[in-house]
Amino acid sequence: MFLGVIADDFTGASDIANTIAKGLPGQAALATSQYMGIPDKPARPEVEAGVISLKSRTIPPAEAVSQSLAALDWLKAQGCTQFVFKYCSTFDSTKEGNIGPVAEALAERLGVKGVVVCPVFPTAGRTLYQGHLFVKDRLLSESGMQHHPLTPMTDPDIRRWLGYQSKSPVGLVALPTVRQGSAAVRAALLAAAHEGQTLVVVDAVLDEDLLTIGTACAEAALVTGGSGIALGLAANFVAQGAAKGKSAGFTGKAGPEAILAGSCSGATWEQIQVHSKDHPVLAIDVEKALLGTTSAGDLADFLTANRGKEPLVYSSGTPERVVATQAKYGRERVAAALDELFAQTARELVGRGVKRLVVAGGETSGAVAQALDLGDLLVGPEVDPGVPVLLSRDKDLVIALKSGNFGGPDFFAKALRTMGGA
Ligand SMILES: Nc1ncnc2c1ncn2[C@@H]1O[C@H](COP(=O)(O)OP(=O)(O)O)[C@@H](O)[C@H]1O
Ligand SMILES: O=C(O)[C@@H](O)C(=O)COP(=O)(O)O
Repeated sequence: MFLGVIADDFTGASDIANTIAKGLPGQAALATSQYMGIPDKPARPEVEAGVISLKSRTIPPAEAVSQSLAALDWLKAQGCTQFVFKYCSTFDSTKEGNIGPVAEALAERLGVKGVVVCPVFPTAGRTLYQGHLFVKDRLLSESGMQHHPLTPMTDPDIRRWLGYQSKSPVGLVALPTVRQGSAAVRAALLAAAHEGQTLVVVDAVLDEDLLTIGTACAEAALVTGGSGIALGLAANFVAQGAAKGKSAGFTGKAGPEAILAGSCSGATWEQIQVHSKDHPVLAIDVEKALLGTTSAGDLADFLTANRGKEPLVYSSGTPERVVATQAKYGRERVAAALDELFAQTARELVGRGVKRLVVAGGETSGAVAQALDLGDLLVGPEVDPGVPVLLSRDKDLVIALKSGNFGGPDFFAKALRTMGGA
């Protein structure tokens, strides 16, 4: 294994695993495996890039740091020479962390400074200009992300936001430098390192900018960003003669299906409305779930009774409903109760023979995937940008972990079709 990725959530991990396993058309790719948590055994010998999924985005910063360092140790033991810290393309975090503390701890352990911070993912409309993050034509803080249930993003200035989370001053390499090419980026990062800046926000607007940054980082032990930051990395390993440049993949799998949605993001909300027009859909009564009067068994019964009809169960609510529920019961308590409900439902479903499972939401996917003990996952066909179908050979199951804001309006039906090999 050459390239090791530490992802702060499970959907984000599939997103970057997808990028590394596929690359841009005509670009290099690596044989990639996604792991649910830190594996307790060595990687398969054919794996060139390993992506460890943590659920560390919203846990206390010190815990996120220690889990990320443990992931680094495992990846180092597999032979990795370059490491990526993957976080959300909308920089999901609070003023306390966890992006700054984890990135600085990894940099310190690896003995590096002038580390790239680049959440950019142009295909999903995430671009960065003069350190300000945009989602399509809106600043991050006006994109809907200001209403996120756990990490409301109220400041689009990534240098300032990261500054709150970091011990050392945060630098900026602005777009005009990136457009001068990879040598200019490398020089700017070196200069930042000399000035004592551990983390450096780097602008990018197009995939070409990410390729430039990737080339500039050929020798960097650590880079950080959204999935786009990996676009140019595979080519470096091929140029060094270390990797073949192709990934394996698989085509799909038939079998009973279910969809679970815990994301409250705008895209997921629309996808639920679209799916509910011609499929059986059940809304979880969140208050009942908190009081324990809605059980995983109830949800699994609904999904089992509607097998073959692409049934969906969701907790997702409008921003007003989410705020009201959190005010009444507490943000952490609601999230923990729903995570547990989805995790138990998924276990129940797999026990009842489900073979195709779609999950929407990063935290929700983390809870489900951890509960299922899936082993390493092979990256298969892409449903929509950033969302691949994954195969668990241990559990003989295909699963898609959808980031809240990813996917077109008909994502759920499309995901099941793609999983089935269509
Ligand atoms: N109706 C609801 N009210 C309050 N919180 C909710 C509701 N539905 C889901 N949540 C919580 O909101 C969070 C959504 O986060 P996540 O699953 O990561 O989605 P996304 O990918 O959109 O960020 C989860 O912690 C989930 O438990
Ligand atoms: O980078 C991204 O946008 C995604 O890969 C991601 O991390 C999304 O997280 P969730 O929206 O919490 O699923």
